[in-house]
Amino acid sequence: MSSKTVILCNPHANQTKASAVAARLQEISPPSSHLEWVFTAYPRHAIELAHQIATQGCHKLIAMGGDGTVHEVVNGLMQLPPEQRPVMGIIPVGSGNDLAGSLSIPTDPVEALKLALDGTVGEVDIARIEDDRGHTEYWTNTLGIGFDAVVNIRSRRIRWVRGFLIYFFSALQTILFNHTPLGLQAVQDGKHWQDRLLMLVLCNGRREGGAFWVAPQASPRDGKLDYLGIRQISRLQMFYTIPFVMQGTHQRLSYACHGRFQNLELVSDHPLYIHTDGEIYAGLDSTIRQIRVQAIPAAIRMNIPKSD
Ligand SMILES: Nc1ncnc2c1ncn2[C@@H]1O[C@H](COP(=O)(O)OP(=O)(O)OP(=O)(O)O)[C@@H](O)[C@H]1O
Repeated sequence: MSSKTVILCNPHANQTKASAVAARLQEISPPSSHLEWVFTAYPRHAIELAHQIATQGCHKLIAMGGDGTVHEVVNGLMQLPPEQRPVMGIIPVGSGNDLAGSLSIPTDPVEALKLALDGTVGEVDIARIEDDRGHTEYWTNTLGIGFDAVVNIRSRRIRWVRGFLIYFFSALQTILFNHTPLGLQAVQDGKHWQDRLLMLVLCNGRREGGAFWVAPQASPRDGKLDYLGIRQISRLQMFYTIPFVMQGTHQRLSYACHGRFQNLELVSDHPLYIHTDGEIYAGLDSTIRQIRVQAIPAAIRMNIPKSD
């Protein structure tokens, strides 16, 4: 068994701020025969690199970046049989870092590095999506459909403002131009339901976008996925709803629906726009109408704080 630890860093995370953090960490933990630094060079590169590093033999693989980086590393590792997957660590240096937050991984990079090197190993669930194109992908934090996904897609085109204003303008555009409920037929762990939803978020973690507590009751270690659905409401009500989702108090809204599952099949009367962990899975040109989502309990071993 290799004793090598690799830190796989996305220097582009958090608008390239991750790069300076990596330089600081490299000073306090210089490369040795046991610790290696590898940097991504382009989007989705971490999938290839994680697969390659684990195939060559590595005891621990630390994902340094945001939720997108964790997503890519997990997709690389899931191509290998469980016994070949190294223990993972996370140094959360992205803008949202939502899975790391749900796992109580410290936000301070030095503390996170210490935990990734020496913390307790725990098993963490992930999830898988399969669609009617025969395409599959693993995800770790949230999968958003409808409003949630369109806001994400639109936010990438907004260049004239920064920070939370990007979300604000993107949500505004989505409410104005994409206020289309999806007629969904679902099979949730063998039980059938149907509904008209403006948004559906499937959750392994509790939070997304750094600020939206979509499933405060969820846990990435309970073997299940949670969901939040928002039924057909007016545009004005949609604005009213956003602060509730930010505070995780949306349970009290009559048009919010929730549940927990291991397997979910969905058929939609409209194309599905989907993000997985904040990465676009199906954009505005999507033709996907059918997906199957499955929780994969304890798929990844990870260094996490003892109490979690
Ligand atoms: N070297 C690179 N150059 C450009 N983009 C990259 C590079 N490496 C990775 N990426 C892309 O950067 C994007 C953002 O990464 P990541 O999600 O880790 O950071 P973030 O968006 O700041 O954080 P969060 O997802 O937690 O909000 C991902 O889509 C990833 O594919």
